[in-house]
Amino acid sequence: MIRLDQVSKSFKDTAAVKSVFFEVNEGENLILLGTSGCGKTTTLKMINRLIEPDEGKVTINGKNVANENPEILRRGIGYVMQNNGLFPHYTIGENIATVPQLLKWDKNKTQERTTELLSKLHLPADCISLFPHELSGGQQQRVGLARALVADPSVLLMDEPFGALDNVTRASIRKEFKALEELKRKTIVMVTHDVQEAFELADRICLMDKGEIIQIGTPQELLYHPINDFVNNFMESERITLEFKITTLKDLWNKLPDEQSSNAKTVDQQLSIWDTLNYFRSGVDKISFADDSGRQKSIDINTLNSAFISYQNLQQHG
Ligand SMILES: Nc1ncnc2c1ncn2[C@@H]1O[C@H](COP(=O)(O)OP(=O)(O)OP(=O)(O)O)[C@@H](O)[C@H]1O
Repeated sequence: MIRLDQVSKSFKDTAAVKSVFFEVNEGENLILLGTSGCGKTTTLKMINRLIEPDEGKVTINGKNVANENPEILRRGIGYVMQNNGLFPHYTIGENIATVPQLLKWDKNKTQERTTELLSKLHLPADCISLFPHELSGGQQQRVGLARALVADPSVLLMDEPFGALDNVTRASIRKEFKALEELKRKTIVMVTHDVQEAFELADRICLMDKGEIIQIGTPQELLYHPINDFVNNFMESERITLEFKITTLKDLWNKLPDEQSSNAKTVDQQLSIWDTLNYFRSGVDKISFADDSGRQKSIDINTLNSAFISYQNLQQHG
């Protein structure tokens, strides 16, 4: 577990982070969200001591990071930098092997782990001998992730990991990121200024403004129970898309009629309403899914719409 206890940092006259407190549970993905300059990166870098706090305490699994050797601390924490941060004159293989070298892994172990990660991250095996500039932006981003994951750290810090990519590549890498088994058991703190990204990937979101935490909660809590106008306004222009993205067919189960159809496309109950609508848009007429006990329901776009409106009302008004 990561815990930041009343942590503050100023740069000369700029109070970048003011008395921030939060906890990230094991296996949780906390996303620091906010406009440029609100203190997200400074907060992240205080976790692995790339920046030292002026006040407050950061602990990881109960250990105060201030008492650890910073180099050894960082070897045990995966870190994906803004704009991938690859060494331009190192090959992809050498970039990924940075931490294994510090850990004195033998060549075979490093080679095996690198090959495994390249495959998991959908990178061509022969890119190992290429240099970063010979890869696309999306591929470089994946190498940055491979480098952070190579020693299988339990904590992963990510600073705008998809920041430099175009919207289409960004959306598809996000999907892969979400599906990556290797990331599911890690404790992740990730920085983004992209609201959609935060809502798609976060277990909880920490919304910041001017160095302070304004609200911290699940995507549902921020969307349906914003604590003030700032939170509400932050999401307002994208509200409907966000609602479609964070609601799943499973959430709507009780609102859907007990109908079944034999010629429906079968999907998983965890499919978001956004993705379900994309099926309807692509010409599918009926969709069928099962709950945890295997009971099936089939829906068309009209039953989906009515169920969604009824679910939305319940979230807003209780
Ligand atoms: N090394 C530094 N020296 C002086 N001021 C700094 C330094 N690092 C950050 N700041 C200031 O601290 C504030 C918070 O910066 P920080 O990088 O943490 O914000 P951010 O939310 O991550 O922004 P962005 O999304 O643009 O990266 C900003 O006003 C920034 O200008």
